[in-house]
Amino acid sequence: MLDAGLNRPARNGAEILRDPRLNKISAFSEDEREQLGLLGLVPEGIDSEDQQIARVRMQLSRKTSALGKYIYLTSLLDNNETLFFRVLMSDPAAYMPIVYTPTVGEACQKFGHILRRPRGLYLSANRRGRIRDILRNWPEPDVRFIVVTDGERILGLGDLGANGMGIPIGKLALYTACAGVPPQVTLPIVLDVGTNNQELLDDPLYLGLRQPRLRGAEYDEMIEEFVMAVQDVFPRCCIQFEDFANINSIPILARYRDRVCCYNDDIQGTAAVAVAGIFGALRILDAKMAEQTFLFLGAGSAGTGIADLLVKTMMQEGVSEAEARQRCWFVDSKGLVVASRTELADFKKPYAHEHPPVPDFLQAIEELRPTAIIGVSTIAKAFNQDVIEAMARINERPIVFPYSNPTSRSECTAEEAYTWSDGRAIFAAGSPFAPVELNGQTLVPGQGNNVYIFPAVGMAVYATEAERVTDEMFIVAARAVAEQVSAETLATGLIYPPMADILKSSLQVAKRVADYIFDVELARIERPANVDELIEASVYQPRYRSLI
Ligand SMILES: O=C([O-])CC(=O)C(=O)O
Ligand SMILES: [Mg+2]
Repeated sequence: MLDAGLNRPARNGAEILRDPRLNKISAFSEDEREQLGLLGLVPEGIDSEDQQIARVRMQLSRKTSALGKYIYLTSLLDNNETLFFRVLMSDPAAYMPIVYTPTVGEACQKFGHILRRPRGLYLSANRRGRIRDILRNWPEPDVRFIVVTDGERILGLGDLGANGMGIPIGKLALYTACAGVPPQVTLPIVLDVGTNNQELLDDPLYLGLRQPRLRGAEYDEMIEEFVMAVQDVFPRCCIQFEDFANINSIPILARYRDRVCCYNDDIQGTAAVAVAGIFGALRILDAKMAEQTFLFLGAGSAGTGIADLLVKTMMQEGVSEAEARQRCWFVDSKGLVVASRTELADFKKPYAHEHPPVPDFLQAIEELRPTAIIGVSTIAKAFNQDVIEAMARINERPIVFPYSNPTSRSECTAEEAYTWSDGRAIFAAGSPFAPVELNGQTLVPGQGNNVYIFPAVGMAVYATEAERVTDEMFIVAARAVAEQVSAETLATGLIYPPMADILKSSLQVAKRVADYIFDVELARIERPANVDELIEASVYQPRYRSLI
């Protein structure tokens, strides 16, 4: 006998209770109780799903700290996956800040302390040469999405070593909650290559390898072994690289993007959400992309990834590449990125324009008069009062995007941006901020977070079995996100779809991206008569199924 629909040997009642994919806690029917050997193992009362959600909400409301709520919801995921996703999908705007940014950042910092039950796969440098075999330890046979990190740049919090596992877990929960990718096809992975974070190395509860980070050829060989092992063991799998440091994220993406199905969410996902935000802002301004001047604070892979996608978008609108690049400027720790600087990394060079040196961000604003500032620096409060006031003096409606995560690393808060600009800033941040009341008006800040992009692109890649993930798919996604924003929403200052509607808007985006994947013949399945129906039919429903 097989478990209903799951293609696994049937289990007895006690085993079912311990399997998060089958467990219904108090919602097993009378017949299931009788036939599966559950009698007596659960209380007499039979809950409806709504009653179970009410109980979860009540228990959650008793937790006073964000981390306590994170631990509670993670335990629920480990105990009853269906109920976890029902809860999450019932009110994404309320629960995402707990399972994702910003709380997931704190959870990663304390991951070794709060561990209950391990989740995902830990591939350590000690196990090199055996990665294929370890992937085979994963119980699900058809993994279609891996989110992998080596923990070196977790959000804006830096090197958290193996504690970075919280990020792949959180991202994959959102693939399911925000775009309906079935949880059984997802696999979170941490490549534990050591850590250079002394605090973790000194922490007796840290669970990763206690050695400095693997570098150079040994590191590259481990990445190669991992990527190739995934091709062997899970041939239809897409790999999402997440929260690697710049020194590795850029070369890894360059090495693999044309060889296997993969992408880097911090580079390409963040870029697409920024482009979507700019499209939204341009609707408010009634202006063109190529008329803007973008000034970035921070010149890492997220920043140049955004600029690269802005350039491609402007080129689609008929602007030359050279002109488009000239619209994007960067300030890093050494001041304005200009042609005369000799120490620049290759990926910054396309944006090193002819200009005298400028030592800091504020002076760069005065000299370049940007229409938009985009923060990818992880420096909290870098968009200070002088910066915002200068932007508000230069522009009627300045675009202000502090994109660094989590909230503790945001370049400014929503309240600061609105207050210092008299409510004129068009604002979006990487982490969530509450609406702000100013001069009798309610201003609604957007969350310019790649969560608007990666679940939707993921759903499209999953449903079409795409062979590759391209930049053009991200531009299609960005345009589709921007189109989801209604005129009434824009009027409140919000340039992204409301978070409460994320499932609906992600599915629209997924449909558009899937269409594009078929158009460019990157799908590994036949184009169906109706692509929208293909997406709808692929969506995971967090509902209990009969187990008998
Ligand atoms: O996880 C997030 O909130 C967005 C992201 O990828 C990052 O900041 O690294
Ligand atoms: Mg990230």
